[in-house]
Amino acid sequence: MSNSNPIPVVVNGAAGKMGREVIKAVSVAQDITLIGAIDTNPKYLGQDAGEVAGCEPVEIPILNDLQANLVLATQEKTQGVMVDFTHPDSIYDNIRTAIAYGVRPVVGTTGLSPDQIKDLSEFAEKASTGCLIIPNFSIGMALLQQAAVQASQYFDHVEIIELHHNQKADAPSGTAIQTAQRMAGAGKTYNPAMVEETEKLKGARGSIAEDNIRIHSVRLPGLIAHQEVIFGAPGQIYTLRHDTSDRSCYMPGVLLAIRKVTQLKGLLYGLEKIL
Ligand SMILES: NC(=O)C1=CN([C@@H]2O[C@H](COP(=O)(O)OP(=O)(O)OC[C@H]3O[C@@H](n4cnc5c(N)ncnc54)[C@H](OP(=O)(O)O)[C@@H]3O)[C@@H](O)[C@H]2O)C=CC1
Ligand SMILES: O=C(O)C1=N[C@H](C(=O)O)C[C@H](O)C1
Repeated sequence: MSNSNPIPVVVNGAAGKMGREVIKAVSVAQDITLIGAIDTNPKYLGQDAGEVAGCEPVEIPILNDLQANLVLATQEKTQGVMVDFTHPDSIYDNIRTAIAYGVRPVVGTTGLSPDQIKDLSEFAEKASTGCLIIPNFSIGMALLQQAAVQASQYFDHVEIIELHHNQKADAPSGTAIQTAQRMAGAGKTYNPAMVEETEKLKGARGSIAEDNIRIHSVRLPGLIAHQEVIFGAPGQIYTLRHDTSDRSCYMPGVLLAIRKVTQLKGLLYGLEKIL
């Protein structure tokens, strides 16, 4: 670890499933210091963020005031970072607000449209502020996507199945969309039709992402986050699968992103860009 000042971090969505994991991870990182915790859930307002996360008290109350926390982050010796795991409906505004304050966003919240990402990229560039948007912080998913990109050179037929807990607001998952984006642009349209298909029930064949890659979304209690990329060719099936069994799997990626974003002057999208 360096001797420089610790990186001040505010966590937005601090009382949520991911926010709690981030509070735990940040509270034991020597070079990162938690300075603020934000959440809109009235049940947790005023409570100690560490206690809500199930670790030692951190003497930071959870507040429903993003702007006050961003101001705090600007008053530190080192430029601050906002880690955001909130909701697809608020994420665009959260990122713009953080950048406007000169606070660097590390974003796990999914659901941004390509136009919104483009707009945020231009805004971050103009402001010369680092920003990382990472649909999946786990190393396993980064490796799965790398393998999928490699396999897509050899297979013309591929479908994605993503499976998540049933409290997830957005579908398909940000990870599945990014996986399709990474396999797209190879100069081909996947899944050329073999017969004329009829959907007897709407949605039976899933949604269609870039270059005709199909994505199917499953939502069930008992699941956390899982994804299969299934390639087919005559006489063979090649399946890539990633399973999450605990949300702690995202934390090495989140801590890496907090450290890397302080060195950036614009927006990067995807964990692979900082590995
Ligand atoms: N990039 C990655 O690796 C991962 C990304 N995610 C994504 O992160 C996001 C959050 O997931 P998860 O933690 O499971 O969700 P949760 O619903 O468990 O947590 C979100 C928390 O944020 C609160 N919240 C909602 N809106 C706001 C807002 N505008 N400002 C502040 N707080 C707000 C919620 O309050 P309330 O409950 O009252 O709504 C809740 O406490 C999702 O988009 C999910 O897809 C999840 C896992 C990994
Ligand atoms: O909501 C979740 O849980 C997850 N969301 C992200 C996504 O939409 O891809 C990442 C991971 O799949 C967990």
